[in-house]
Amino acid sequence: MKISIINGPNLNLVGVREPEIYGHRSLSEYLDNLVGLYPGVDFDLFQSNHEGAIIDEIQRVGFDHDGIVLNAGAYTHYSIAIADALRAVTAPAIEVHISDTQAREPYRHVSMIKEACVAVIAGYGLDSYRRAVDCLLEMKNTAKP
Ligand SMILES: O=C1C[C@@](O)(C(=O)O)C[C@@H](O)[C@@H]1O
Repeated sequence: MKISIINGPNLNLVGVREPEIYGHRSLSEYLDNLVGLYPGVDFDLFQSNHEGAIIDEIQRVGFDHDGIVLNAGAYTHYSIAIADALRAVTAPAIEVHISDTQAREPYRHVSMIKEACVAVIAGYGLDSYRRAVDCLLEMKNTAKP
């Protein structure tokens, strides 16, 4: 089982950035701990502040991995190109957010990528990532042979 966790712009600053929204724990520290909880899963962790680099990564892993956990950050709200990349590949993707985007500014209520994803998990803090991994594992276990 191979899962790719892809993070978009400014997520490298979680822990420092707006802690009242995103918390005080660094995302890289959280994810390093998360991967240790799933010894049977082969994880790829990727973060970029650049749209094209995120698309390149989706294309790189998207035909080979069993699932993608994607927090596209602000690109979520306007990147048709990332949505198209998700539609182009075969791996199912889960859209993830640390904050509850539906409870924030109206421009964050829009997701260009949600229709290219099998699920959206938002508002559970960093635990949104674990829930997304569990969701992919459950989907894999219940998939028809
Ligand atoms: O950068 C981010 C982080 C975010 O994706 C989240 O994880 O809550 C929500 C986005 O609206 C925002 O631009």
